[in-house]
Amino acid sequence: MATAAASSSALPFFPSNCRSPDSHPNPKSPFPIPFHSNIHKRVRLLCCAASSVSVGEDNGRRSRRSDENIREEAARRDLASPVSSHGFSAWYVPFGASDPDERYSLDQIIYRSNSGGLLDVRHDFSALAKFPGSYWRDLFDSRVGRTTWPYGSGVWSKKEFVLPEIDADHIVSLFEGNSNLFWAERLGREHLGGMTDLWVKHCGISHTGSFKDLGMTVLVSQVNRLRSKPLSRPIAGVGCASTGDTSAALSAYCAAANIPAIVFLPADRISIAQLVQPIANGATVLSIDTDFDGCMRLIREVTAELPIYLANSLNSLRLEGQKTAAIEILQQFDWVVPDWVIVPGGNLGNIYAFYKGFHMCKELGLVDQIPRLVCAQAANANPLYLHYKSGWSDFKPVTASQTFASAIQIGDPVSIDRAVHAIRQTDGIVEEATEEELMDAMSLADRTGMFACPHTGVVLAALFKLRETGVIRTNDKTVVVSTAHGLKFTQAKVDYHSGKIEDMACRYANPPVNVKADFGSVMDVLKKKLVLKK
Ligand SMILES: Cc1ncc(COP(=O)(O)O)c(C=O)c1O
Ligand SMILES: N[C@@H](CCOP(=O)(O)O)C(=O)O
Repeated sequence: MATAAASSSALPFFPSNCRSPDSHPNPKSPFPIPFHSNIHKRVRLLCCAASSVSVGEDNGRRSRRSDENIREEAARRDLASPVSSHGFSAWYVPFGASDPDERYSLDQIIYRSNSGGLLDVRHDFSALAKFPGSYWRDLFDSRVGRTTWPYGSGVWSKKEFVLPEIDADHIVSLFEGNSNLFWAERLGREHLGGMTDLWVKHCGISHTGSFKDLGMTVLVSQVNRLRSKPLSRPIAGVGCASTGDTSAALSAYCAAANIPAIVFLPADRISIAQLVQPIANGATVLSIDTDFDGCMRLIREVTAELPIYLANSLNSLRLEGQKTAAIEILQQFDWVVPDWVIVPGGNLGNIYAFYKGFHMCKELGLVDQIPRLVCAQAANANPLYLHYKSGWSDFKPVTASQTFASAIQIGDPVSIDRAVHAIRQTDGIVEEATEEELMDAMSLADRTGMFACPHTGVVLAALFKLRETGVIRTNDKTVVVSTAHGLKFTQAKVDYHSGKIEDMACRYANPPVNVKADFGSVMDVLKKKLVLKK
């Protein structure tokens, strides 16, 4: 890890007038002020965050010029900022190539390498590593919980690690990210053998109800940059194939930026809540009589013919945004690294995004290790699991069968190579969950105060198995990644609680009780319930 070679005046974001009241400048330190104590550090961070983002100061409070909005304020600040002189940059390389000659600007419209393989976004680590890990930690922490454009977003608060070169003015953000990291106290204690350090990262409690917002803000921002002056690329719209969440996120971000969105959906295979999202946001919605893999093949053919930019995670830009969820978890734990992170897998971009976020933080000295990753799949759509079980011998796509975890009903994942890399590099594990296991796990979690989606059920079912076999231990710090909001999948819950799913015991079903509208009948029901509880 390179240490900070820069002088204090060269630090891009902490202005030199930013000092805690009783700090003494240290001539040897690369920082404007010494870190005497946590309190001083916090004072300094708050002060820096405010003064680095505004011109007018009023007793330490930020004030924006009355004639500008937050985007204009950011543009003015960008012009005055020395950040560009630090030369942070990123570009595409073929995925897996260690020192490639082949590289492409992010302003090129390209999804595959020369040999037809996946691409990856590579950052200039030597430029980023001129600043120590503590600098990046403090900078990212200083931006949390603000409305400063674009740092109010959990993604763009890490802009230098995401798309360092984009102008704040081109960013299309709905202040995504900064999602809750929920301590699953009762679930851990009562149902997972007394687990004390179990957490759920609620990526689905977000603007469009899934983690896809994190990647879509990056992709649509880059499209906005490409379509704007001076590049003025003739991109007519942005398109994706989807099992319901990518399409919702794409449609919302495109609507916010006034860019046409086109979504290919497998007919009758996504929830009503998901279907209505792109319709409401004004996207062109094609309901196609095939499965997700069929839609994916079609969108790839169409984007090769028409000037439609591809928004699926085959496009590695998406993963740059999604990886910030990993950085956010570290941040929320005060930069303590969890032992395990469990992620549901479908098209398999997200598991790699998590790996990438953790890996980047380790390489740049923000943390000194990375967690072990578990990818959990539905048994009805389990190509990665089968590949893992075969000892990573030849990968074979499968035809995915129907699953309640409908957003991961994918048999031929585009990011298979990325996922294998993520699992192997982290000494990771792949697990699977049957329909009954995932629905029971989801419903049990709901009984402890969550409202989980079936994909979170897949992850929780994997956790149950790994606890039973003792692979995950009682005190292991474990994060379950919840990828969508449960309200998108109410039909699955209604089916379960009606107890009418074929071949499923629905152990935790809790159907409503129909009662006559008289006091005696109501009392009878309540007394029975109370007696049963004794
Ligand atoms: C809710 C939900 N969870 C999990 C996934 C799986 O993510 P990935 O496709 O990146 O593996 C998806 C989409 O595929 C999803 O929509
Ligand atoms: N679950 C996804 C499937 C497509 O995945 P992507 O990450 O490649 O866009 C969806 O919601 O469409």
